[in-house]
Amino acid sequence: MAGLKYLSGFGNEFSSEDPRCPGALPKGQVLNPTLLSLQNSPQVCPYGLYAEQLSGSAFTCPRPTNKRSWFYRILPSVRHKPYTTVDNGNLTETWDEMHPDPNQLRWLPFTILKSSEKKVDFVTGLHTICGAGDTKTRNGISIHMFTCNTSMIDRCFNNSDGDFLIVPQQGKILVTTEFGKMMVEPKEICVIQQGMRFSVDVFGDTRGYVLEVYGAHFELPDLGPIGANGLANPRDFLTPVAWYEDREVANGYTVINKYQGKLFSSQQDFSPFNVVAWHGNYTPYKYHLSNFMVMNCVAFDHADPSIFTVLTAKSTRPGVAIADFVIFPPRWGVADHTFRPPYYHRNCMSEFMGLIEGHYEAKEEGFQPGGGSLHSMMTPHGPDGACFEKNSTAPLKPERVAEGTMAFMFESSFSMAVTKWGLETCQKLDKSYYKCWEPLRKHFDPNWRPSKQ
Ligand SMILES: O=C(O)Cc1cc(O)ccc1O
Ligand SMILES: [Fe+2]
Repeated sequence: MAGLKYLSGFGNEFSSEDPRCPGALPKGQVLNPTLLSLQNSPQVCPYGLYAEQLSGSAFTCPRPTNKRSWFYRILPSVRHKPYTTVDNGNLTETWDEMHPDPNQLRWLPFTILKSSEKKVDFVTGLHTICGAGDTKTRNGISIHMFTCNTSMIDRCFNNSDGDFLIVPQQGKILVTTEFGKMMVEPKEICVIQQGMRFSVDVFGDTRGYVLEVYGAHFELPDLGPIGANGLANPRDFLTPVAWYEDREVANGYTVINKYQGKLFSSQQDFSPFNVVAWHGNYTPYKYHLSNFMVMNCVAFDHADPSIFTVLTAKSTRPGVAIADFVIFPPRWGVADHTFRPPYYHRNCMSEFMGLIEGHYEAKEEGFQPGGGSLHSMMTPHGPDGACFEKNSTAPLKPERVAEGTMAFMFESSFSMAVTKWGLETCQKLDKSYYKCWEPLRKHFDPNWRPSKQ
C-alpha cells in the first residue's frame, strides 16, 4: 500500500494523531497559554473519545524498561461479549506431546495450502514447531510457522501471552494494528508486542516464521566496544502512524485472544481499529534487514554469530538471552588463513534457523527458503561435507559471502521441545539430514610436520 507513513526510532516516546482529527491528543490546562501542556486522562477527551492505557511493563518498572501507550478511541476495548474457547488448530504450548529428540532436525519448506483447497488466514495458519517454558510463569518461547492464503476479515488477533517477532518469508503482509498500518515484506521483520491487537492482510500464498517470547520484550543488543553506532541502528525501526476506522460491524467483529496458550474468541459490533490518536513508547514496529550494519572479522578467524544480533530478549541472567534474533546478511569475507564458514560446534543454547531467500553458507544444498532447522542444546552441528572440502582449499581472496541470501537464527537459552506437528503432522522433516555430514572424512596424518619457512 503506497503512501503508508511511519515514525522512526526504537522505543521512543511517540505521539500520533490521525490527520482527520487534529488535536485528538488531549491538552492539559495551563495558566500560560503559550506553554503546551499534555494530559492523559481528561474529564472529557477531544472529539468525545475514550482514553485507554495499554501497559507493556509493570507500572513500577525502572524508567529504561517502563512501557505503556495511551489510546484515544471511539469505543473502549472492554465493550465486547465474553470470551469463549475456540479450536487451537496447530498452535500449542504443550511441550510434552512427544518424546524429546536431540537429533539435528531439518524441515523442507512448509506447505502453503492453496486458497481453492482451504482458506487459511494468519491465525488459523499458525503452526507451533517447538518451544519451552510457560506462559503462566511468564518465562519461555515458542517458534511458529505461519502459512496462509487469505486476509483476516472482521477478525483480529491479540496475544496475551507474549511478543511476536514476525519474519515474512514469502508474500508481503499488511498488518493493521491499533496504532496504524504497516506493510511488511520479506527481508523486513515486525514486532507486535503483548496485547496489541492486529489483523493481517495477505496478497497471495504467504509464509513466514514467528518467534514468540513470554515475559520479556525485544531490545537492541548492547554494543560494548563497537561504540555508539552499528548493527541495527535505532532510527531504522519504524512505527505506524495513527489510523482509525469508525466501522460498525452488524454481523460481529471477532477478537481472537491467545491466553495461556489457548485461543478464545469474543464478539463486538465495531472495528477495534478505532484509535484516532495515541502516544507512548509501547508500540508495534518494523525493520528492514538490509539496514543492518554488519560487523565482522577483517583479520583472521571466525567471529561468533552474536555479532549479527538484530534484537534480543534478555533473561535475568547477565548476557543470557531468552531469545536472540540473529541474521546472516550479505557481506564481505576477507579473513586470512581462516576456515571462513561457521565452525563445528556444540552449544549450550538452542539454535533454530530459517531461510528467507538464497542459500546458507554452511549448507549450500538441502536447507531451503521456507524450511527450517533445529540444532538443540549440545547437539553437534556445522558445515556439511561439501562445504568443508570446498572451503578448506578455497583461495582466500576477498569475496562476497551470502550474496542474494538471508538466513536467520532464533537462538535461545531454553531447551526446546518439538511439537507433534513439527515431528510428524507437517510431514516436512528431512529424515536424511544427518547424511550431509557423512562425507566428512579423516584428514589426520600423524607424519605431518610444521613446514619450515
Ligand atoms: O550453526 C549455525 O549455522 C549458526 C552459526 C553460525 C556461525 O557463523 C557460528 C556459529 C553458529 O552457531
Ligand atoms: Fe550453530
